[in-house]
Parts: sequence; structure tokens; C-alpha cells
Amino acid sequence: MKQMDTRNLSMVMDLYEMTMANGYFHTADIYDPVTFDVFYRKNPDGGGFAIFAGLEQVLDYLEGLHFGPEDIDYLRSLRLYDEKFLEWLAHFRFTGTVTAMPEGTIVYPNEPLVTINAPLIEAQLVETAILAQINHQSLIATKARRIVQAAKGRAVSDFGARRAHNMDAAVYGARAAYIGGVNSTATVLAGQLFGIPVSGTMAHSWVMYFDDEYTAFKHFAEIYPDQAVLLVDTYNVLTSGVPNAIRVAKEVLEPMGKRLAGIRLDSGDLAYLSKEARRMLDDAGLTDCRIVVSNSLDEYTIRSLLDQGGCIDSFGVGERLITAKSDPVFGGVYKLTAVHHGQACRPKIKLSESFEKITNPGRKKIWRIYDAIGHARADLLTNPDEKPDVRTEYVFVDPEKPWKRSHFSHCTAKELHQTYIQQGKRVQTLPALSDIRAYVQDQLRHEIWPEEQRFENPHHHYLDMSPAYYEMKMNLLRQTRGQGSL
Ligand SMILES: Nc1ncnc2c1ncn2[C@@H]1O[C@H](COP(=O)(O)OP(=O)(O)OP(=O)(O)O)[C@@H](O)[C@H]1O
Ligand SMILES: O=P(O)(O)OC[C@H]1O[C@H](OP(=O)(O)OP(=O)(O)O)[C@H](O)[C@@H]1O
Ligand SMILES: O=C(O)c1cccnc1
Repeated sequence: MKQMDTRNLSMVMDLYEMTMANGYFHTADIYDPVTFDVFYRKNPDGGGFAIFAGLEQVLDYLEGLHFGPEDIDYLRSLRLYDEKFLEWLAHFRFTGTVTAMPEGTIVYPNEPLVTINAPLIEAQLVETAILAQINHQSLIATKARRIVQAAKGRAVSDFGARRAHNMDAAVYGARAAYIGGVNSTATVLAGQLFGIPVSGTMAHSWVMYFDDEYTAFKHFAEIYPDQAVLLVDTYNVLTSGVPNAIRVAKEVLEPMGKRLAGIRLDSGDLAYLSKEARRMLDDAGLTDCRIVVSNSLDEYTIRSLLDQGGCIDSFGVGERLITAKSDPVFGGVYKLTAVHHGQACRPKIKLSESFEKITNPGRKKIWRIYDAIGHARADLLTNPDEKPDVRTEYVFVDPEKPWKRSHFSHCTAKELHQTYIQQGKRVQTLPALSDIRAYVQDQLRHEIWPEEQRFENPHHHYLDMSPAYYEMKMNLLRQTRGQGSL
């Protein structure tokens, strides 16, 4: 199977990762494992959740991680690192353990999406590449879901490649958009690599090349009698484009026993034009001819077009999807949460002026708590050795209101992390992309409250803590206060 990345991505890192690695090599016990969590702090666009994506590429990267002779030569040329370290680096492989939420999981701020447990240097060196991949794909998957939701069951196609922030963003963006629910992509490589259905219409250049619009449509329909979607806005939609499309349907396709598949509108008032075009097509008996619209669409324009009664069967969405234009930073971070010495595990916490930025320390488990009808009621952090029994009365702590005594009962708890890499070896086969997409839809349909899915002031999903975990965090906070002062 063709691969996107035959590149060695091991050097995709910020310089400080390597600088710290060289420093650790000389000052620390580099074989002692440490734990880092990947998490994010705020849902994009003020939404109620995000979609976790990019895991497969993270795992591929970790498996392939190595530094070749050219990498070592380049690092040597920086005159920052000593020869012993560079020699050690030449034999470097990732030997750690990776647990994560399955790709496509609906996720919330401050919970661990991925946990890396690995020898110090290994865990440090992989920060940038892991974050780049997860931040990008989770952002686009989440944006795609909003657009798909606004389209209310109508097909959405990713048209974004040409406006993406270069080619990786186009191809992995298409993958993420498909996870988020778009039906197809115009990006051919994404179709080839990931098996995403591809779709497309025609460009204005096709219409402009021929002497007149009718001739352009006629040639296209003759070559693609089953799939022709004619772009009707090059000259004038209602006086030229739609009439010429109807003429082609009658004069070219009908004699072949074929029907015109569709027209595309790409400028002007898309609600008005789609309604007028629909009326004209219906009057000509072309009731099955679909209307596709495009032109700087996003979830808000799509919602507005449908509110205006636009007669639209599908949407092509490019720049605002592939760049997540309205809120283009996912903000995922990678934080040290524990340092291990032999059997002892020392949890680590990062303090901050703002309460939300104080990290959740230590090794932990993340559970999703479902009520009796299967809705996800909250998520719960516990210590790794806890197994919450939420069938009977289980008292937990809401860290935002720790004085409240709340409990779960008649609930079930599902641990959200699975182990994907154990001591450097892949221990889990990954689902097909279509299954990841179906998993997203299944959660949104059956588990996630509709109140969390609305765009305006969505319901806040709680991240609660077991009493033991909360106490550990508070103790650590008390101990750590003052440690940073000189
Ligand atoms: N009826 C509508 N309601 C809300 N937004 C719309 C409507 N029709 C089009 N839009 C959106 O308005 C934005 C700009 O459209 P506008 O008509 O100003 O430019 P345009 O059609 O791209 O012009 P050009 O002819 O230069 O292509 C686009 O994002 C488009 O999706
Ligand atoms: O607006 P977006 O959401 O990004 O959707 C993609 C856009 O790309 C194409 O335009 P472009 O002007 O690049 O080419 P064209 O001549 O085929 O219209 C297409 O017609 C859309 O307008
Ligand atoms: O197929 C299309 O209509 C298409 C594809 C990419 C960008 N704009 C339009």
C-alpha cells in the first residue's frame, strides 16, 4: 500500500528537546521512565467537545523513530552536543509504552488523550511531533463535525487542498475531516492513501476554455454522462448557467437515456440562487438533478443557507474547513506528570497563576461514566490502582466545586485508554478509517448529550476526580508551593 510518509520524521522537533536530551544524558538517570500526558485546555469555537484524531500517525512515527547518519552529522554541526551523546543517539529507538484514547473518541479539556511512559530522553524527544500531529488532526476533525452537523444530513465534501497550509495539511486534513464526518474529499492522494471516497465537479477554467458555456457543458456531459455536475455561475446563473445545463440535460443526456446528475453554484446569494435554480430544474422535469453549493462555506453560512430555505443537496467546503479558520489552534500540550525511580513513582505538577492551567499530576486512569440509559454523564480521573464502582453510591469530587458532595449511582464506567505500544512494540491493530468515522457518529448519536452538541453555550461536560486522586493532587499542590522560589 502507498504510504504518505516514507520520510524520516525523527528530526521534526524543537531544538530544546534535543538540547534537554543531551543535558539529561549527562546529568540524569536516563533509563528511569517518566510519564507525559497529552491534553488540551479549551474546545475549539466554544464548542462542547472535541474529536481526538491523529493517533495512527503518532504510532507510526514512534515506531519508525531513529536518527540516521545525516541527522547525526547535522546535529554535530550545531556544536551543541557532545560526541558520546551523538554516538548514543545513533542507536536510539523508542522503547516506551503508549496508552491512548481510541482515535475518534469524543474528548474534553484537561483529560489525557495520550500517555507516554518511557525512558526520560525518549519521552522528551517526541513531544513536538506528537503534538503537531494530534493538534492538527483533532482540530480539523472537530471543525468538520460542526460543518457536518450544520448540513443536517446533506453530503459535505472536503474541497480544501488548494487552500490548506501546504500538502501535509491537505492530506492529513482530509483524513481528519473524514473522521469528523465529511462524506468525501476532492483530494486524490487522501483517497488513495486512506480509502476516503473521492468526488468532484469541474472548475471555471473548463467553462472558460470553450467558446461558449453550452459547448463546455455538452462536452463534459458526453464524457461523463452518469456523473456530470455542471458549474453554472461562470457567466450568469439564472439567465445562462441553469438554462444551458437544462438544455444539455434535454439535448445531450436524454437521448442517451441519462439524467443530469447536478449543478454547482459557487458565487452570489446561494440561498436565492439555489431556490430559483431548483424551480427552473423542476419545471424542466429535472427533479432529480442535485444542487451543490460552494464558496467560503462553514458551519454558520451553511446553517444560514438552510434557515433561508436554500434548496441545497450538498456542500463543497474548502478553506474554512481545512484551516479551521474560525479558531485555528487546538492548543494541545505535553506535560510531565510523573518521574519513576525503581519502584517509586513521584507525581509532578505544574503550577500556574490560573487554576485551569495547573496540571493533573501523576499516573492516572480516565473513565467515562454512563448513566442507566447509556448517556455519557461525566468523565472521571482516578489513581491507576482504582476501579470505581459506580453502580451503587460512588462519591466523587468536582474539582471546580470541591465542597459539594456528589455521587454517581446506577451508572457504568468505561476506562478510556487502551495500550497501543508496549515497550516499543505495537500491541494493538488499528481500526479502518471508516470504522473510526462510524465510532464518532455512534458516540454522538447514542452517548453524547445533544445539549453538549449545540453551538451556542453548550452544556459543560464534567471532569471529576476520585476522592483519592483529588487528595493526592491537593497534597502535591501544598508540597510543591514554594519549591520554585530561589
Ligand atoms: N444567502 C446567503 N446567506 C448567507 N451567506 C451567503 C449567502 N450566499 C452566499 N453567502 C456567503 O457569503 C460569502 C461571500 O459571498 P459574496 O456573494 O459576497 O461573494 P462571491 O459570491 O464570492 O463573489 P465573487 O463573485 O467575487 O465570487 C461566502 O462566504 C458565501 O458562502
Ligand atoms: O471556497 P472554498 O470553501 O475554499 O471552496 C473551494 C473553492 O475552490 C474553488 O475555487 P477556485 O477559485 O480556487 O477555483 P475555480 O476556478 O474552480 O472556482 C471552488 O470553486 C471553490 O470556490
Ligand atoms: O470538485 C470541485 O468542484 C472542487 C474541488 C476542489 C475545489 N473546488 C471545487
